[in-house]
Amino acid sequence: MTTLSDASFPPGTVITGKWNRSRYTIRKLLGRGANGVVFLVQLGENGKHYALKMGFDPVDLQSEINVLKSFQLQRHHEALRQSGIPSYLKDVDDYAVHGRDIPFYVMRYVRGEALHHFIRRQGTDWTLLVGLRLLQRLAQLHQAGWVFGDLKPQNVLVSDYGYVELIDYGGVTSIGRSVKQFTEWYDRGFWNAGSRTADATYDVFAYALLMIHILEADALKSLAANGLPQLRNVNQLVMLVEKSERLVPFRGWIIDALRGQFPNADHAAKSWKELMARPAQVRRRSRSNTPRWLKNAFALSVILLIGVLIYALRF
Ligand SMILES: Nc1ncnc2c1ncn2[C@@H]1O[C@H](COP(=O)(O)OP(=O)(O)OP(=O)(O)O)[C@@H](O)[C@H]1O
Repeated sequence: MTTLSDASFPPGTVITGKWNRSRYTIRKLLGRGANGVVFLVQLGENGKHYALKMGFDPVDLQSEINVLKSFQLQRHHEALRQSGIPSYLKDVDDYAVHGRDIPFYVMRYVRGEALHHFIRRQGTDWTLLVGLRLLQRLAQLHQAGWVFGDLKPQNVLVSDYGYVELIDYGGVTSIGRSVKQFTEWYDRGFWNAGSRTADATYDVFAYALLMIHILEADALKSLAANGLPQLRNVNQLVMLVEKSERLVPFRGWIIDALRGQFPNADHAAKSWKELMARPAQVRRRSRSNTPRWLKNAFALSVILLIGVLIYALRF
């Protein structure tokens, strides 16, 4: 029997929904995660682009769909409307292939690259602006009564101008319930820093870990890997932050977030904005964005200029 993990869907494959009969043509694979496979598709042959997710486990996929449907019911909520989430889900259906039904849903296609790739490519100067936009996205969710839960760089897509969109709503939990999907590094429970009950500080903690990951990946990796799980604690993270040169501009903010000092992402965003008043420190530590060809051209013109000067002085 064909399962989703071994079925192949080359570009051009047409997925026809068993119930709604909509047709989607696969253009390319966008990504593969623990819960499913996501393809870039076009409605019909040449229609609008969407992202289509097929789930490995129908129950997990259904819980993501339920969250997205709840957003749609809350479409009147100002914060959600601004975030664009209510228009995220387009279609839900099954794909019948080789005698088996594979559940899928179709969502808005978000252009952009994962947060850590974006910062690596564009330089850490962008951390402040992109970070602020991410906190604002989280604040919109919190205002509508939800916690994102599974915050990690792969679930944050950033477009060329630094616009931020959250993807993968599999971990979204209503405030007060238990966070059901998370990733160890960013999880408050993993660091013995608090419960897994969904409250806004859970996301702010994950955001702080995300920043540590982006700017101090190796130190975080070794801290997470070493020592007994029951001995992990916030003080270890605080020490890492205090020792880090790269985290200097964010130091006070991150320590406050780790210690749960911001009641929600809105407060956290306001405090983050204050960091933006001193961006020069960050810039000094960031990688240069000047393209290599421009640097080479500059070096070549300096050499030529020196050559011309020497020539002119000799005659
Ligand atoms: N709406 C979208 N627009 C563009 N790309 C997307 C979209 N949704 C998902 N992707 C891409 O597909 C990848 C996998 O999607 P997703 O994170 O939903 O799968 P998952 O199985 O839940 O993953 P994980 O194991 O991280 O929980 C993402 O990392 C992203 O690159």
